[in-house]
Amino acid sequence: METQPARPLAARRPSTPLAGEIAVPGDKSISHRALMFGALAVGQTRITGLLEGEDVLRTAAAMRALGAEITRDGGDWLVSGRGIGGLTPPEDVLDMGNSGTAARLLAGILATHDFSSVMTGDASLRKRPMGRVIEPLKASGAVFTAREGNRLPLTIQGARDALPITYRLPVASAQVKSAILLAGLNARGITEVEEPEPTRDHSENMLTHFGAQVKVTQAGRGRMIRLTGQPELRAADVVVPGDPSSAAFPLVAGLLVAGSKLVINGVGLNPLRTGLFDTLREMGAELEIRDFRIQGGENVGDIHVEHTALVAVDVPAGRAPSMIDEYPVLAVACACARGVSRLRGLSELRVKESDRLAATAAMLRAGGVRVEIEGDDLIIHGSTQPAGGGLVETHMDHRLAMSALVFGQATREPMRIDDASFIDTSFPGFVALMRRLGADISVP
Ligand SMILES: O=C(O)C1=C[C@@H](OP(=O)(O)O)[C@@H](O)[C@H](O)C1
Ligand SMILES: C=C(OP(=O)(O)O)C(=O)O
Repeated sequence: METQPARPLAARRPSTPLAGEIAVPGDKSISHRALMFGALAVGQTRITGLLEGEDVLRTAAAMRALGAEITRDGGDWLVSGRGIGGLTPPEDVLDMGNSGTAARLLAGILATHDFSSVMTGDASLRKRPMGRVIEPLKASGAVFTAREGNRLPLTIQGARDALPITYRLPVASAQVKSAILLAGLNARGITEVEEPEPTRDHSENMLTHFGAQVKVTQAGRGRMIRLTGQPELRAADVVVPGDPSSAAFPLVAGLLVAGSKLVINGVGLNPLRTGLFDTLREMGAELEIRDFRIQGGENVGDIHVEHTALVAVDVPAGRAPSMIDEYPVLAVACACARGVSRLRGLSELRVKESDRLAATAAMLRAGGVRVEIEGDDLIIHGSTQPAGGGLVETHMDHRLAMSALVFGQATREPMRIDDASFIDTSFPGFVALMRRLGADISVP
C-alpha cells in the first residue's frame, strides 16, 4: 500500500443536511478473531459479515500462508481450520500491512507453534512497539528476534512444549491480552491474564463460542481471565456485527451538520466498546438506540441520530479502553462543541497507526482550533463553527483521515487531507457512503 500514490481529498460543509439509513462494514476486531479462531478450529467455520478491509485481508492471507483454507462463498467467508498446534510453516515473510491487531494476535499464535516464521508490516506498523507482546510471550518458551527497539520485522521461533503464561497487563490492551490467550491455546495447563481495566472481550467470547474453557472473574477494577490449554476448538459460525468504531464517523457527522437525521443499522454494542456513545450523550447528543438485540452472541442495535448543538465534556481516563479508537473523531465533536473539553489519559494513542495524540491536535489546529496537550490529556477549546481551511497530514492513519473528512463537514472553510488511501484498512467504501448521506467530499 505504501508504494501507491497518495489520494488527497477535500471536505466541505454540505449545502443540505445529511440524511439516510445506512449500515457500516463488519467489526474489525471480531473479523480478525473469526479468521484466526476458525484457522485453529477443527472443521469449517462460516463467517457472515466479515470486514473486507485491508487489515483483515492481511489476517486472511497470513492464516492461509499458515495452512488454513480460506475461501469466499457469496458474501460469506469459509475457513477450514488445522486444529490447535496444526498450522504449518509459512514459505515467505508474513506481511501484516498496517494492522497492529493482526501482528500482535498472530505473534501469540506463532509463539506456541513449533516452527520459525518472520513477520513484518508497512512503515507505520514497523514503528509500533512489539515488546508489549514479546515480553509476556517469551514465558511460553518462544524465542523472538526483533529489529532494534522491539519493532518489526520480527522472527519468531515457536516453543515446542509451550508453557502456559501468567501475566498482569501493564497497559490496558486487548491485543496483548488476546496474544497471550492465543498462545495459551497450545500450552498445557492454565493461562492466566489479569487486566487492570476491562478491555474489549471479543477473544474471550469467541473462544467460548468455539468450545474453549474460559473463566472470567472480577479483579479489582479489572478482570482475571483463565484459559484451559489444549482444548479442541470446534468450528463455529460467526455473524459479525457492524463496527461501532466505524459507525462513529457518520454518527458524529450527523450530529455536526445542521438539520441532519441518520439511522445506522446493525451496530455492535458490546458494552466494552460503547464509551463514545456515553460521551456523546454527555455532550447532549440526540442519539437513540432502537431494536436492541443479541446477534451471534454480541449486542447489536440501530443508532438513530439527529443534529445537536453539542457542549464540552470531561472524559475520565478510565473510559479510554472502551473508546480507544474513537478519540480522533470525538476530538472533532469537541472542536465543534461549546466550551472547553478535556480528554484524559490518552497515552495509548501515542502508539497507534500514528502518534494519534499529536496528530489529532495537529488536525484540529489545521482547522483553527485551539488545542493543548497536557501530559496525557487533550484539551480542546470548542466553538460552534471552527474556521477550517487547513491541510491535515494523516500519517498512514485511517482514523485521522476519516476524522478530518468529518471535521470538514462542519468547518467554515474546507478541510483537506493529504492521503485517503489508508481508509480502506478499516472502512472500505467510506467516502461513497458518506457522499450517499449528503456529505461533501471531493478530489481537490
Ligand atoms: O484487540 C483489538 O482488536 C483492538 C484493540 C485495541 O488496541 P490495543 O489493544 O493496543 O488497545 C484497538 O485500538 C484496536 O483497533 C483493536
Ligand atoms: C489502532 C487501530 O488498529 P490496529 O492497532 O489493529 O492497527 C485502529 O483501528 O484504530
